[in-house]
Amino acid sequence: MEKIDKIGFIGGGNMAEAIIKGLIGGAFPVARLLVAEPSDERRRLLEDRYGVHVISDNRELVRDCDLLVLAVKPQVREAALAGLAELFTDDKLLISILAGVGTSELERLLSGPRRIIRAMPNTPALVGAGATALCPGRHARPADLRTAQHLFETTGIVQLVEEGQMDAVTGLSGSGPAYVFTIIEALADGGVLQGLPRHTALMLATQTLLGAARMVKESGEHPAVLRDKVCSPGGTTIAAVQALEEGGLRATLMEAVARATERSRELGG
Ligand SMILES: NC(=O)c1ccc[n+]([C@@H]2O[C@H](COP(=O)([O-])OP(=O)(O)OC[C@H]3O[C@@H](n4cnc5c(N)ncnc54)[C@H](O)[C@@H]3O)[C@@H](O)[C@H]2O)c1
Ligand code: PRO
Repeated sequence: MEKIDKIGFIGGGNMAEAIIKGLIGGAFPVARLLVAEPSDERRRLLEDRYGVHVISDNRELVRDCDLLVLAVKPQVREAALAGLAELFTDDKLLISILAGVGTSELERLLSGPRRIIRAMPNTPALVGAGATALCPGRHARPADLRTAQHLFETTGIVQLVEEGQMDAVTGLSGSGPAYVFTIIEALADGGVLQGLPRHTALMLATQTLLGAARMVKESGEHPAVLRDKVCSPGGTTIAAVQALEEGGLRATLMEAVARATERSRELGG
């Protein structure tokens, strides 16, 4: 990161915002960040909230920056990269966060070998609790992967994977926050159904998820071992676990990851 002068974001949407917030929180100078974003509303929001300079011209952005983060929807990749190929000279590194889109497709759109790192972050980056997987493209240098690692470590944890595993990462941690939000909401609904006030139920459900996740991470114990410690023989929890098994929670979550993985493959075309 020390060698990076300026980071430019092609697209200033939700995920770009989460990374920008992480970088600023990690003491990366906001004056060395630049965003190219076509929406006036998003431009204003990013400028007002983070003091980051936002422009509307992707070509100007690529000219100005040595590290570019491609953060548009996969479906608009062609339009977003149109006219940029000749600007991606050897001194530029591209980090793509696009779901499904492989580094060879990005090279095709940029008309040849380019230094590319593919990343799959997730929105908890906004609160410094992100999970990002990275893989290098064929022409990335070892230092490029380290640069990407440092960048995403400002937003949470980083795992290195093979490019062939990126769709599965998307299905698990990329899309995963949405599954967890649904689980939190459903648990809170369960509490409300049993008579708890809505706010109390939501607070208890959220902290239960957070606490259980921290226990898995900090104890290093298998989740099944930790679950067994909650299940008293003949007690309340094992009765609930029976309901979870009857409802197919485990199979449903595995199928959710499979569907998102498949959709990621489709988006890559
Ligand atoms: N949101 C997530 O949870 C998440 C997680 C991991 C990866 N991703 C990936 O991140 C990318 C962005 O997702 P998002 O949720 O931030 O989407 P988003 O719609 O919030 O952001 C995309 C932004 O790109 C802008 N844009 C559209 N056309 C453009 C162009 N030609 N040039 C420059 N900017 C343009 C849009 O105005 C928008 O602000 C996607 O490829 C997605 O697969 C998203
Ligand atoms: N959000 C993006 C999507 O839903 C990619 C991972 C998370 O396509």
